[in-house]
Amino acid sequence: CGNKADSASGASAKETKTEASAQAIKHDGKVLVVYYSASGHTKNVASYIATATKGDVLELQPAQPYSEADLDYNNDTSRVSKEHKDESLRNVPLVKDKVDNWSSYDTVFIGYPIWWGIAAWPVDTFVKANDFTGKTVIPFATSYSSGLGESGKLLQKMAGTGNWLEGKRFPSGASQQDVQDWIKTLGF
Ligand SMILES: Cc1cc2nc3c(=O)[nH]c(=O)nc-3n(C[C@H](O)[C@H](O)[C@H](O)COP(=O)(O)O)c2cc1C
Repeated sequence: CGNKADSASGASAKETKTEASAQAIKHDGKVLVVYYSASGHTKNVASYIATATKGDVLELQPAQPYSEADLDYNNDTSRVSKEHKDESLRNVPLVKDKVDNWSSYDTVFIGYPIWWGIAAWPVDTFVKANDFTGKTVIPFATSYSSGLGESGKLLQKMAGTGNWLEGKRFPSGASQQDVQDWIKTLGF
């Protein structure tokens, strides 16, 4: 019985949050979907969001792209494993970390794969390089099984500006319908 009450109040708290999120978004404003994707899953979700919001898209590209060997997290000496072990190696320069007409965007979706429970660090470079003042920022991620965890909050800290919402994690193979359903809850 107690459990039932708990889950009921949990559901209503969630609804309240979604409403608050929807209210924080300027729905007649311009949307940018910026993302990093190592193997295409986050890219798919990003394109579904862009379609559903009529947003513009920017794909973040590391100046030195990650090869398949670089991404091998089972190998202790791979690039990602070394970067994971030593935070000072995670400053990944991007081909482009600035956006044309940045000031024109009201809402910025920021997408990434989850790496070891946090945002894949190529997005850190973008987040640190831009001023989010006056913008609503909505993180999204794909992962094998991990949730969004602290990833959004850590990025928010790095940015230091912007109105960051809770965001959403999708499974790697999320469908367009799943993504559309979420975008609808944000009032688009
Ligand atoms: C270096 C690395 C670390 C990962 N760490 C996690 C993790 O901690 N939890 C998880 O569920 N998936 C993890 N994954 C799986 C990816 O998050 C998942 O495959 C994601 O959808 C990949 O997105 P992408 O195709 O856009 O790169 C990891 C993948 C890589 C390459």
